[in-house]
Amino acid sequence: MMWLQQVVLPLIRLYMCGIKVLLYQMFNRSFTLPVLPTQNGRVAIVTGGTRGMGLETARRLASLGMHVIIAGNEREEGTEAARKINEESHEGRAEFMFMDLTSLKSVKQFVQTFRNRGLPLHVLVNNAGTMLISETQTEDGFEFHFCLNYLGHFLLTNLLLDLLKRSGRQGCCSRVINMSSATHFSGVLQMDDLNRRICYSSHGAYSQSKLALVLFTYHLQEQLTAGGFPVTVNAVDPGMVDTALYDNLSSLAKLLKRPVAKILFRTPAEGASVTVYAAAASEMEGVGGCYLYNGEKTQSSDLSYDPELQVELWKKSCELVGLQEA
Ligand SMILES: NC(=O)c1ccc[n+]([C@@H]2O[C@H](COP(=O)([O-])OP(=O)(O)OC[C@H]3O[C@@H](n4cnc5c(N)ncnc54)[C@H](O)[C@@H]3O)[C@@H](O)[C@H]2O)c1
Repeated sequence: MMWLQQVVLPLIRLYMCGIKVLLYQMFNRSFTLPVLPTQNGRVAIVTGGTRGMGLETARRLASLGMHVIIAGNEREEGTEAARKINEESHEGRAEFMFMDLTSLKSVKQFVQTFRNRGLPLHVLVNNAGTMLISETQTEDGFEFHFCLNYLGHFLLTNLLLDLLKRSGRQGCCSRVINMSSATHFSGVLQMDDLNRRICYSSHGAYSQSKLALVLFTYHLQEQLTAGGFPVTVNAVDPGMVDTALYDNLSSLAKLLKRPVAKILFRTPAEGASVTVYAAAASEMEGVGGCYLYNGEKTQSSDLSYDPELQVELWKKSCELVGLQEA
């Protein structure tokens, strides 16, 4: 019975979400970015900016004049990504800095190195992620999806929050963008077993991590608004995008996915456009606490608006990463 509830149902729910998104993409084009203001002198960090949507986000932000730090755990890919962006972009620039989001120590080291440089921070894009990994624990003992997709970003954001607050001002807020997904609609937060030790499902673990990002987004925005800080936080949903994220599908699913992806999936540049919109559009100035899909503010799952769940997750996350609650 537990196996049915915690393994089979999450799988069915996740695939149902995928089908819904594909139907939408069949009849709707990807939204077109408006003209974006130049971002000269502004600094951004894009996690997982070495490939896929992260790379496209970094590329676009640099083309607007930003100094972009690509933060990731793949040195060669990251250095090459930065080199290519610098070759193309005459306005901004990109560089790679190492950070492994599955290691709390690595996240802390990254923040320390970044701080030592004395740079401001105007945009933080929490983009890195993975999907459908078989049961694996991180070096700190966390479930892999939970740590890489959510908890590592929770720690990173909190450690950079004072810098984001200082770098923003009223009328020109700093911005945090959390990369969620339609799969969060199928997500369930197992508060007493966030690491999914009792009954593991990679589908359930992925959806949980994406729901956690939305809950985190809303609660953080509430705190920032209450404190009057010039920082906004939004969650974005890129739709289904043809990237290496699907590399962990089973062989059969990969075979079926290939022709569908060719016709119905968005390109990485299209998928990244919602992130770039949240990071740089004038229309998004001072706007936070939204779930953005195809360039529009839309409703996220009912569960994601539950204030008690938001607080509970926040407290638990602080405990897990060893942060004092604000
Ligand atoms: N592709 C889609 O259809 C889709 C849909 C919804 C949401 N998303 C989300 O978009 C984000 C980007 O994914 P993508 O589709 O571009 O896939 P991708 O595999 O191309 O990119 C993932 C990025 O995360 C980085 N990364 C992986 N492990 C890391 C670690 N331990 N530390 C630091 N960085 C790490 C990778 O190096 C890579 O740069 C993910 O959060 C994903 O969940 C993707």
